[in-house]
Amino acid sequence: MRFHKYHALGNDYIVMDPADFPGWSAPTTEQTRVICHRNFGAGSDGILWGPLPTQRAQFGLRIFNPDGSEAEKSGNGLRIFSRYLYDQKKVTTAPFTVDTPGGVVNVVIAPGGQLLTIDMGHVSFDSAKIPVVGAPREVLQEKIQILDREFIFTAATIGNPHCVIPLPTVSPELAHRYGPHLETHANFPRKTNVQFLQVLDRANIRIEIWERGAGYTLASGSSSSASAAVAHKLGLVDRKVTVHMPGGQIGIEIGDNFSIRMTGPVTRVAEGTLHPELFTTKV
Ligand SMILES: N[C@@H](CCC[C@H](N)C(=O)O)C(=O)O
Repeated sequence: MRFHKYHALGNDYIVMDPADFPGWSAPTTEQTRVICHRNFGAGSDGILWGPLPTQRAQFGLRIFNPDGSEAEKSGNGLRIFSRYLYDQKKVTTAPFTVDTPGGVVNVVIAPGGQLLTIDMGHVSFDSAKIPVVGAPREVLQEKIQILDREFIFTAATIGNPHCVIPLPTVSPELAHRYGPHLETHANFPRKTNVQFLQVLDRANIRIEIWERGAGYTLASGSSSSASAAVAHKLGLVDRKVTVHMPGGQIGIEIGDNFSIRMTGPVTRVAEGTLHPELFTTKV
């Protein structure tokens, strides 16, 4: 049961190749929770289960959050999975495609594998696609009361849901205090990722992130994509945006119809073996 660990700006993932896990159809919720646990397991912000067979692309991928929930898409996860394929010599620097539950993406790896560019798909603000409860609409600058504060949010999807809250200044404390309540708010039938957004100028934004099923993370590719798209939708930034996060920066280019091209790094961390004894612990 070999695993491969990478991080993308401190948002770390464990790659589990089904070829190394005979008899497994996918990690169960219990297995995912203990593998990802920072004390009782190998520790990570999620599991990347692939490559899987697919008719829609060259490689299939499933993405699991540390709480065991499955995500439709992960920007950092896609860069890490693509780097794994490169390290395993299953791909080169020629473009290739990866199929996720949130859609098919196109990947280009720079020589050496440390920098990758991914066409993430199109961002939508459509309540039915995100989803957000209420009448069909674009969810732009709506009010929401969380604990002692009323926030103005814009919701978006790039395959997975996002709630973006622009503020004059943002902080990790904001994400920790209000993120969990926004993540599980009844507005969002499939829960949501949360970003507190500070616009630095028309080419730079800062976000603090609370992820669905993962909590506070140092970086997020889908959050970067959604936040940059929301800032552009609201007229606050141009089409080329650097997203600044505690773990580092991701480059976002916004095309027609809010298509998103994301460029960012991946760092190789470790390879190892999961021991069966790991699964005797319940977390
Ligand atoms: N960190 C990822 C997002 C992972 C999925 C997210 N937690 C969700 O449940 O949608 C990224 O880099 O996009």
